[in-house]
Amino acid sequence: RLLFSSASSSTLTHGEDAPPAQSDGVVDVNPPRGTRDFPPEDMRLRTWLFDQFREVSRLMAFEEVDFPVLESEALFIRKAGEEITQQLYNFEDKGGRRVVLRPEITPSLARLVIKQGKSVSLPLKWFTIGQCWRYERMTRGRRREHYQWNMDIFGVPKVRAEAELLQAIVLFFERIGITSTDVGIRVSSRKVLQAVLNMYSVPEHLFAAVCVIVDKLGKLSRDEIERELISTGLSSEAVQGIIEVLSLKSLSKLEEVLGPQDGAVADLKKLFSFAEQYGYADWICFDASVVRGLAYYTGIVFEGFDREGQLRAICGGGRYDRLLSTFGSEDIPACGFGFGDAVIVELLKEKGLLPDMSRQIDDIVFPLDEALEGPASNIASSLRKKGRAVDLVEDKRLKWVFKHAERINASRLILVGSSEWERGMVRVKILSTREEFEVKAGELE
Ligand SMILES: OCc1cccc(Br)n1
Repeated sequence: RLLFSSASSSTLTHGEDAPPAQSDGVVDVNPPRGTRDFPPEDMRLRTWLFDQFREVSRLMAFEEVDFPVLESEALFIRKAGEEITQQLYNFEDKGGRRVVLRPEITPSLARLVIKQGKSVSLPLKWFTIGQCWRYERMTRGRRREHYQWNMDIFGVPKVRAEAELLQAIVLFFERIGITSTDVGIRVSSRKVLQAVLNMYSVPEHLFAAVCVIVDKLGKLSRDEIERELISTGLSSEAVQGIIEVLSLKSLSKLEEVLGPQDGAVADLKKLFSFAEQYGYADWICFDASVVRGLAYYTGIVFEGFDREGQLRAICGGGRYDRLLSTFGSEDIPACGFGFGDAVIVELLKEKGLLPDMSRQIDDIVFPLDEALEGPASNIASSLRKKGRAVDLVEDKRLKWVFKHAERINASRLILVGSSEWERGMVRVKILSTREEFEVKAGELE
């Protein structure tokens, strides 16, 4: 009796022991809208990707941390009009608490730093890989969840932190075969925008909202951006001044506009000189239009992009020196980035850089008849205790076993047959060379 359907709707028989029925008595086996399952092959790719994230975090001497996916809604209530806070996957739990499936991880990191308080010594370098959520009307059919690698440094006020984070990103790209001809990292500072707003005496409280609007440059039309800026209360002179400065792509031009004493200019010059020393200068470029869309950035911001311009931002981050005070705590200078699991896979596919994701097993152990299932268990167990990955197969025809061995790329096939077993032996087949020989069962390595 078929109890499930992967089709979105079909009427099938269902019995008394059926799972809780949906409308037509059938459980939809697809995952909830906007979410993904990870069957083995997809999970192998994800595990490979996360292993690269972890290895770079280790090389950079970051410590792993983790948080609940469920957070208090209060952590994400911000008034700057960000897309991320307008698409909160939020609800009220059975205790009447307002909670969310987190849309990002930085606020959780900040919460833990505050909670740890004096018991942690600065600087802190923490990383995590976690699922993030948004509730977007499926009109655009975009996903509602993704996994994000987050690397954050707390307690380093100077651009050393940004330089370290950029090295982490470049190390990651290089590890997976992406080069600086495939990808670049646009770098700027929100202090550029701050300087322009000061020139036009735009009140400080509009800063975050202006950043969120300006981040849409390239996604919305220039007219749309100007309209949104005007409606925020900016004068048309201020709007023109913003658009003019943010179109700069040369640091020396920026210095001409803002002067050599300007904080943004000094930070960026320092960062670009560090880049030469780290050896990743050809990966980064100054682009004043980079502001990133999160309200809390206060300084250097950056985003990885594919130079062919076909994909959305690959990763992004920046400095957020005043996030902790929005949670009522003393501020600690901080800087971090998020790196999603989706765009990078699209890029790897495009560049033909997806790694081989086929299975690999050391040994298949196969009893040639039922009476030998006991000895086969003993052999599989002792091999596993020696660190061999063993697939114990039974109730199959030998022909199937050979096919299976090929399918899962087994190195050896260990056949437990009665004539050999009577002499305390088993037959070993090396699948790469077709070599075949007998071995004392107790001496199998
Ligand atoms: O990057 C924005 C975002 C946040 C949560 C989930 C997804 Br999918 N995307």
